[in-house]
Amino acid sequence: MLLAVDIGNTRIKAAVFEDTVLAEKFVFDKNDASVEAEKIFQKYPKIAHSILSSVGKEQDSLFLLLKEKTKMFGVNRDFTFPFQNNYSTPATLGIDRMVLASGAVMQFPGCNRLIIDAGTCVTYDFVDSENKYQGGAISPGLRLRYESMHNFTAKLPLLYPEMPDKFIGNSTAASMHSGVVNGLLYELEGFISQYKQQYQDVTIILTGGDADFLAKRLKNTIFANSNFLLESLNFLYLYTIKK
Ligand SMILES: Nc1ncnc2c1ncn2[C@@H]1O[C@H](COP(=O)(O)OP(=O)(O)OP(=O)(O)O)[C@@H](O)[C@H]1O
Ligand SMILES: CC(C)(CO)[C@@H](O)C(=O)NCCC(=O)O
Ligand SMILES: [K+]
Repeated sequence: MLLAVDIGNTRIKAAVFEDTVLAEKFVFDKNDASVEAEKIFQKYPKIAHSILSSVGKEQDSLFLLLKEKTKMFGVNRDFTFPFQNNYSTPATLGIDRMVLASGAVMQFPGCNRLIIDAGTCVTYDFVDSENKYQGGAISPGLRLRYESMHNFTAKLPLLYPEMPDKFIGNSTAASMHSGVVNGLLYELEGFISQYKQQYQDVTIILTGGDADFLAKRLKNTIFANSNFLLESLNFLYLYTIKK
């Protein structure tokens, strides 16, 4: 059994895998990391291996625990990823984006892929059919948009994401929901259309904490899978590390 751990900018996501099957997924706060991980090991004593990727912030206690309990593999920049990296600043490319690109290459061979991760930030990553990683875009995530508007104005309240029923917001709340949610949906549709125009056949994968919420309203055909990063870690372990 494998424990895959994704340390994001806000939360930690972990999943227990038995070969290619995801047995259970866990989401927890960074402050509870080692306590929650201990619970996972109690529930699944057969976990012998782990794979971890982090957007950068250190999680020393979790790291030590994984090292103590499992044969741990930490994904870092020196790893031989299954794509050619054409980013002009590869040293600053997020590890999470590299894991997502790897997962897309392994799960969707031979096609152009656009991976969209709607998390703290929304990232767009494009890997062409020759497995060349080209780059993409980074924009503020859903929650970040609400929080920024509240934090950087005098009058705007802090709201939680709500699907607007109207396009024309007729109150402060309705205007903010329309601006944030419809705004992000237009952004997604706009990017997707542009990639499709340029590359015709593009497989689109939507993941991250807001994937399910956003997928409901997207017109384009996409694969929505909020576990895509964890599954990509499992694929990396199964097909590039284990063998
Ligand atoms: N308890 C929660 N805490 C934070 N975000 C939440 C929570 N529940 C739902 N979300 C939604 O999930 C989004 C964040 O996604 P996710 O959990 O993938 O981010 P993350 O942990 O920072 O990971 P990453 O850094 O990879 O984006 C937010 O925009 C928010 O709308
Ligand atoms: C963009 C985020 C914050 C998304 O999690 C992360 O991938 C990151 O810190 N990236 C570094 C910058 C870059 O990818 O070019
Ligand atoms: K993200």
